[in-house]
Amino acid sequence: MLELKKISVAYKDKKVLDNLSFTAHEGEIIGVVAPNGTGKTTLFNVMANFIKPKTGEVIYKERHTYKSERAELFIHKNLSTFPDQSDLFDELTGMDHMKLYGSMWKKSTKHIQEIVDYLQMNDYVKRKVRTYSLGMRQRLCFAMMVATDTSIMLMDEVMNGLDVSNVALISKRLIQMKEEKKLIFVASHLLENLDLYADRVIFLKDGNIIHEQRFHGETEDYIKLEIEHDQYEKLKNMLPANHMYIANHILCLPLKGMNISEQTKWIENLLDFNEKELTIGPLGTVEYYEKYYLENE
Ligand SMILES: Nc1ncnc2c1ncn2[C@@H]1O[C@H](COP(=O)(O)OP(=O)(O)OP(=O)(O)O)[C@@H](O)[C@H]1O
Repeated sequence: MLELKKISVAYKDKKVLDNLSFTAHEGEIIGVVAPNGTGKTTLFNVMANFIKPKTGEVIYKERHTYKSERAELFIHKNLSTFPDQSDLFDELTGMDHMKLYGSMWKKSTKHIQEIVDYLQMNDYVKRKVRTYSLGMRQRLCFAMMVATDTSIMLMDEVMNGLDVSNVALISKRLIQMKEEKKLIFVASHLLENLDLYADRVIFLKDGNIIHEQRFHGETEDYIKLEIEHDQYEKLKNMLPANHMYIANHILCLPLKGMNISEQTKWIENLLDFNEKELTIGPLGTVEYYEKYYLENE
């Protein structure tokens, strides 16, 4: 549905995206993860054509690109971006904002009350935005995106400043929107939250995608154990060569390639060595994040 082809962006001589290619499909939620200042927002700005890349192109539905104004208009009818809290108008109500977004993209406002009910905004949606707390503004920004009902949604830091119950509410709505075949990109620092709804998470480093984590289909399972660095030093020569020791605290042994008796042997040995909790399963977004960004600290 949306293809990024060999995208490069540089600010002066600082390369932010370097020949990045990626294809995303309808009905997917794609998490975009990286430390501050890596290029997540830049990537979204390229997808929305707010920044023209130095090289490469964005292709919507296999043939529409940002090369002509007509094509840009067509893509923009189908793509919306998460509003910044600073874009909100203090003297308008939440309902005014939602109606504005609904009429601009969907050409209708009939669907808006359902969104207000779902996001539990009835108490304040008719008040002026200047009276809203940060969390209320953030919920409104999400509600405005839902009101657009576009087939592609770019959500930069959608969960910022929200409490646990609102994160849960919005996560549930994201899953519902994915079932409606929308393609949603979510850049987030709430890593565990992404594991709840993302189909894939991409990790950006040095201008490109350093890793893509998939949550469906075949996942690789690991024996995972918290272990101190000095314990690891004692053990490491006995461990299989393909083990990982992530960010100086998690030891991961891939189960792939081990038969049941080898798996049992490793589980027993590691439990003998360290009685802290041992788990078996795929690596989560937090573990990959630590592997790629905290390993050398
Ligand atoms: N207009 C600009 N001019 C110069 N440098 C810029 C500009 N916009 C972004 N940058 C730089 O590009 C890099 C990537 O910025 P970007 O905002 O895309 O990162 P990010 O991953 O979204 O960060 P955050 O998590 O803090 O939002 C940063 O080093 C930033 O300073």
